[in-house]
Amino acid sequence: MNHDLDAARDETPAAAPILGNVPGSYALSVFRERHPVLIKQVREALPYTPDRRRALDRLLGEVERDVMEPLEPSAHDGAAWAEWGRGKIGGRWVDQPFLWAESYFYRKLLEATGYFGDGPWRGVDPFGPLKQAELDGPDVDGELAALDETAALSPDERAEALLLGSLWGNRADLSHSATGTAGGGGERATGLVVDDGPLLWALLGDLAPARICLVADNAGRELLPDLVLADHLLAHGLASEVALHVKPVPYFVSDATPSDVLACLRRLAAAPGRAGEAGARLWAATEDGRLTLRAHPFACAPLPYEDMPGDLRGEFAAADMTIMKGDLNYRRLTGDRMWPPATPFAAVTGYFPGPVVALRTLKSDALVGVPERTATELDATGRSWRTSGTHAMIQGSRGQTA
Ligand SMILES: O=P(O)(O)OC[C@@]1(O)O[C@H](CO)[C@@H](O)[C@@H]1O
Repeated sequence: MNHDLDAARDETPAAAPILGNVPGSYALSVFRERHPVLIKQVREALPYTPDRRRALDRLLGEVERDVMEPLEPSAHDGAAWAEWGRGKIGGRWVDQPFLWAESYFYRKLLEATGYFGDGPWRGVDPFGPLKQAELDGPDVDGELAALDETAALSPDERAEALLLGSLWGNRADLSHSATGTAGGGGERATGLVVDDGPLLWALLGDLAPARICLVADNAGRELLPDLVLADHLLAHGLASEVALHVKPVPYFVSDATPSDVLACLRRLAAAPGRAGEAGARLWAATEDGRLTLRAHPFACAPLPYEDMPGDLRGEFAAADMTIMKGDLNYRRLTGDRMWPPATPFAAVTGYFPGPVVALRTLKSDALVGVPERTATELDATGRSWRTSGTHAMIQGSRGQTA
């Protein structure tokens, strides 16, 4: 046990959860603006049959009336959602914790498209057309070709470039492109508000060759550089194994599922130059079990990581280190609460069973470990630095290892 960490946790009372009902808040804009746009986008992306279009229209009505209806009685996971949603379902979307209500929205969207039904839409990813267009697009060609430029760098510079590639890859988030924010809004990326990169490399050096859990976020333009980073760790003896955690079902628009990983592996393996070499090594690593794929159901639960089930906790505990990608994983790691920004990351994540490092561009109000002065200065710029994806953080803790 780490007694300093325990003391810090005891001195850090939990902040209130982020809710959607605060006028002018980012969370409110997600319910009022983003969700209706997403439903319409999904409705047009595939030739849905009349029953599915009616179901999508019903969901749009639910979102517009701002009343959360229960899942269909036949839902395979109805009991779990009824339990998680006790006292919530029937109420307004915006009055519930943001994390909870957003997760429920994506669950309901899958229901409306027939993803879990017995009909022909079963297992059809409603975000598949968006993901495919991104993966086939010219931006990906350019980003893969740019890997050749890392040949001219020193080993340390190359490692840093691959880490930053994975970090800033988190700007590419198709849920934000739907409403023209983060990465799609023409805002320039500016900087890191927290840089625990030295801690990350020190941990990797101390633990090598380490068993790493890499908890992925978005498919396509984010997952490709994540895979390239995983290849770097494996190929340079920093990792003996990488367990890549993804979502079991489509979620938050572009979140990676197992089929998205396979699509990215094929894209990499077919690429020329260094990208193709990384692809070939990752292909072999998958075949011989050094790169493994996990899709735990908790990855789509409406809950923070503090509430993770024992088997998943055991997986993180058995790893030497966990790397958490993206904004949603950060929200779940820190409880999606209105912490004062200077609240120490180690205290908030002290429940996590091992060293953990978050790589995230800032796309929501969840924020810890940022000195008060930095937050005040950035607030004074009048820019939406907390939510627009222009800023990023590498934030870590050695966790309960001492
Ligand atoms: O996890 P990611 O892809 O980095 O971000 C997920 C996200 O876009 O979804 C929410 C809005 O729907 C935001 O909280 C967050 O920015």
